[in-house]
Amino acid sequence: MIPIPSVLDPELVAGVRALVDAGEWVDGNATSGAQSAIAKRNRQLAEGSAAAVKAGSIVLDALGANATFVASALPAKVFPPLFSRYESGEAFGPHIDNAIRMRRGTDFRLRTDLSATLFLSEPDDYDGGELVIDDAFETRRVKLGAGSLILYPSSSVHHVAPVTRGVRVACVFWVQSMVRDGEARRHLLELDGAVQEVATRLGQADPAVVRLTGLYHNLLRRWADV
Ligand SMILES: O=C(O)CCC(=O)C(=O)O
Ligand SMILES: [Fe+2]
Repeated sequence: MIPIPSVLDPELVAGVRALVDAGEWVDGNATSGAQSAIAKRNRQLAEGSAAAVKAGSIVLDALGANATFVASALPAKVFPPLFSRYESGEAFGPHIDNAIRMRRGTDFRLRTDLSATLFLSEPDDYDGGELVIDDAFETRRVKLGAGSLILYPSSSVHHVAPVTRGVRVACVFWVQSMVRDGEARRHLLELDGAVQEVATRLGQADPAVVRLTGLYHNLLRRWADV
């Protein structure tokens, strides 16, 4: 589970909010499978609408430019971001996300390795609305500042707690990683961080740094599907 702060700066958050707030909101179950339709009570920006496409592309650009996102997710594909809105007691009960997401009317399909929530409301703007994620060892209640992102394994049970005051606007999306195995992805992220730290101290041209960088790429070559 990886929090990534300030994926969008305040100006971009304001830009995205202006777009989505003026958009067309529909029942969140428009895109749900049978099981999550029972659990899900929220509204969603109409998929494929001009506002959703425009705001989504701002988010996708920011993700592509975010070194932490790229290093930790090793994304192969990102599902076009959805925008959701919870207010007046709305919530999303416990569920595991569908393994495969498809876009209606296209041949786009993606295996969900990672799920992501990009918060678009400030925590003070609403009560409740935490994203609650059951990990193997603990339960985490996540509520981040506007513009910040949480990445978590799509295999985990999670829910959105009822919003009891104010409005929670968020952007959610899914990532198919080039490295399907979460453990392998964690090793690569750890190695990447360590190599960069050593490179800062010794310089990129240091022979040990060259070997370690090579090792990173050789492991990635072994584990990645593109
Ligand atoms: O809004 C969130 O934080 C998560 C929503 C969610 O779990 C989903 O759309 O599957
Ligand atoms: Fe979910």
